[in-house]
Amino acid sequence: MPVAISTALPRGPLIGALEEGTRTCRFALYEASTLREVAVHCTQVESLRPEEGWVEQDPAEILRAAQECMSEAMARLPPGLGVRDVAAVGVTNQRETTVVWDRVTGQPLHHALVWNDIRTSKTVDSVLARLPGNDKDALRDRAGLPVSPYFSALKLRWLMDNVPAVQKAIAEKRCLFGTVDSWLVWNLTGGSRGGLHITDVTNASRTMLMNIHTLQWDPLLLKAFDIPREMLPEIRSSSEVYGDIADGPLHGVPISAIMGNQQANLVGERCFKEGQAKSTYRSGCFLLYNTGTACVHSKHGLLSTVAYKLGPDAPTVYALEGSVAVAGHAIKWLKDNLNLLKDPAEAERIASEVASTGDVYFVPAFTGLYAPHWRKDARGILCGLTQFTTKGHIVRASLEAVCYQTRDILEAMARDCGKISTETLSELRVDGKMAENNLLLQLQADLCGFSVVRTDIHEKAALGIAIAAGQAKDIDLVNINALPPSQSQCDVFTPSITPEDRKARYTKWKMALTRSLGWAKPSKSPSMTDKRYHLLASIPPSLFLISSFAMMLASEM
Ligand SMILES: Nc1ncnc2c1ncn2[C@@H]1O[C@H](COP(=O)(O)OP(=O)(O)O)[C@@H](O)[C@H]1O
Ligand SMILES: O=P(O)(O)OC[C@H](O)CO
Repeated sequence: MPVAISTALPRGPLIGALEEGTRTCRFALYEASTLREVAVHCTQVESLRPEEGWVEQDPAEILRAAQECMSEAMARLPPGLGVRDVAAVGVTNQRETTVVWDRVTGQPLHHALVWNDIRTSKTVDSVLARLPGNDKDALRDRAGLPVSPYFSALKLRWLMDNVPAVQKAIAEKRCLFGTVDSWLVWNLTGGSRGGLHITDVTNASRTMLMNIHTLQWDPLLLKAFDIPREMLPEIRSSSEVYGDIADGPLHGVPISAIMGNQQANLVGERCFKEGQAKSTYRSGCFLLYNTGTACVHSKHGLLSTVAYKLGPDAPTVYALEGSVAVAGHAIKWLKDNLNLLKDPAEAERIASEVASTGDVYFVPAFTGLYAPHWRKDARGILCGLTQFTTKGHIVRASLEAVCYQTRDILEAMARDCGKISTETLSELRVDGKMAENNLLLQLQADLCGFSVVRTDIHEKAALGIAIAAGQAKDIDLVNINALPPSQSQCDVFTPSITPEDRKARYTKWKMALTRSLGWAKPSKSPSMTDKRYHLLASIPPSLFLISSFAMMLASEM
């Protein structure tokens, strides 16, 4: 059905959405009654790569970008609208990225370690050495996550082990830790002059320090990583009035929602029902499947994560997530490192010049493999090359790699839930910049065997956080059970290859994937320097959890 796009002059009240992503920061203002975007400003945030596998950002630069976006978007409001019309602001952010700062000076103690930074490989080995059977899934029951460089606890541990300024600030009880939401909200609500040190359940669920069931920092997880409780933020729901913005163009406006960007995207895509799934194609690819109020513990390599908790007394809704580290980033790599493309948008035309990949398979495991494999020893491979291989084949194989990685996740979800399968899932909703590539979405439909629905290339994280902020108690501008109609059009891609062809190609992908494993050598020496940590490390792995429990119980008596 065609969607009626409102052309009426925008009116207050408005809801602001601060969206701090890995590459870009945006601030958008929405008309509360229609959820129509009325003003926006976007800027880029630079990532620094000081060494192979290291990815950092300057927290001061992240804050500056956020402030620029808020000022510029406010300046772009249509005449007659101003700060008095902005009823609330929500904050959504790249997840897992780890910031440490000094509560007294307000200064960062190190650059932020970005979610796809893999310097913590040795830290992972040290932690694994202390878990029963070196099992990366030993903490899953509590955290919902495998031990991996991806999560904040490992990054924080690395900072504590390797950065003297962090060690000193901890000793002096001045060190605060947070994911990017905490860093921004602390600063926006006053910083060292009384800023709120908080996070929400979705972001906390990505730290590997929160108990996925109690939604509190977990004493055993804190002990496993030897992290002091006092440096952690308070965990709050995803939608409630936390406090007011302390200065700047939005001075006095309440902040009433915080969510990780993929969870906010799930809300923006209106995946409120159990069984609904969305996939976002950007540098990485993130597929979230709403499992309702049940926290499904994956036995097949997926993450159990909090999808949302839209109020302190609202039910906790969970999701199973499959995170792929390299999706659109592979196309950027073809452009920047191999000069095969001038622009990512060329990928579609060049890949369309050939009818198939010519049996070429590309596994872009540049930083290891995330879900569902969790193999930090994997590295990228390109296989099946012949003298007839052209750049069209390689570009097409890069697009297919995104589709196969998505299928790997869907297969794992089917095994975990029993409720979806590539046969029973009727459609997958997709968004993100890379989803503008029609060939990619056709290949996705072909290689998974079900319809792919592109709601909009524009991600819905900002819209999702605006919905969460608008529905908070005491804001009461948005009813999630009666949202205004979506303004976006849909494109549907349906499978066009035979099941036999699909099966044969997926089998070949799995062969290629197997060949990418075990390439990077496991590290030998643990990097941790902390004395207490070494003490814990001396506990035999099989005794570690038991003795930790005993220590916990003793300390609670
Ligand atoms: N039309 C396209 N076809 C294939 N890949 C694309 C296309 N447009 C963008 N990409 C890739 O998708 C990624 C997503 O872009 P963007 O959302 O701007 O990045 P990020 O996730 O870094 O914020 C980029 O890495 C880019 O290489
Ligand atoms: O900023 P994005 O879109 O790359 O999202 C990053 C994810 O939140 C990492 O888990």
